[in-house]
Amino acid sequence: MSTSNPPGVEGHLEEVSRGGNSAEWLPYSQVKQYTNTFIFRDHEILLGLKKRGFGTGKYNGFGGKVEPGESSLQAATRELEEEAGIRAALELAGVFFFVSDKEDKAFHIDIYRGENFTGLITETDEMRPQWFSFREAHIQTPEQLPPIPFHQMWETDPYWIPLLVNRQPFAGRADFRTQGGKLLPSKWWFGTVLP
Ligand SMILES: Nc1[nH]c(=O)nc2c1ncn2[C@H]1C[C@H](O)[C@@H](COP(=O)(O)OP(=O)(O)OP(=O)(O)O)O1
Repeated sequence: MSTSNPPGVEGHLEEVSRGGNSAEWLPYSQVKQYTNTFIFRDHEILLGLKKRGFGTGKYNGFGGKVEPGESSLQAATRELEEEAGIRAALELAGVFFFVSDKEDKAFHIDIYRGENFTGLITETDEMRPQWFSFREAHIQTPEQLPPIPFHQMWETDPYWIPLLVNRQPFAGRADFRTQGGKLLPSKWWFGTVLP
């Protein structure tokens, strides 16, 4: 068990994965509060293809900045409606701390999960929503939706999305550095929350 949380990550955590080619965590001078929300039904997860801004062309949850005067949960609820057109009761599922060498602010991202949404899932200027299956490969049926497109997501998402899917509270951090003109993960650590 590891007790050495990365800087910026709090809680009593048990290490699940770590890696990267960098020895040091990146420095940062301020922390911005963000949210990221994933909706579930049966063995399916709703992701959005980001159509503009940072991360264009990647699948992700729905979220963004916590605005002044808003709680994190209020921001998550608002962003879900703005980006996917739906409302749902949300619960905090984990925390993800993101740092890159492109800017000196770190992103503290509260990860939410929800089910039983209301409203019609709607494509917006920012996101194209799409359902994916996380059912085990051996019980896949021909009419089933495609699996979670990890090859088209942020590179370290495969370390924590399974924890989200399995309802294991988690926290972790990923640093990204510009390497050969591309922003690539340089160091990461993820853990589950111990009772
Ligand atoms: N699933 C994810 N995996 C990852 O590694 N980094 C992520 C991530 N989701 C978001 N990030 C990082 C990248 C990005 O710089 C930052 C904020 O992400 P967002 O896509 O929410 O930002 P936006 O610029 O769209 O915010 P708004 O303009 O407020 O909607 O957090």
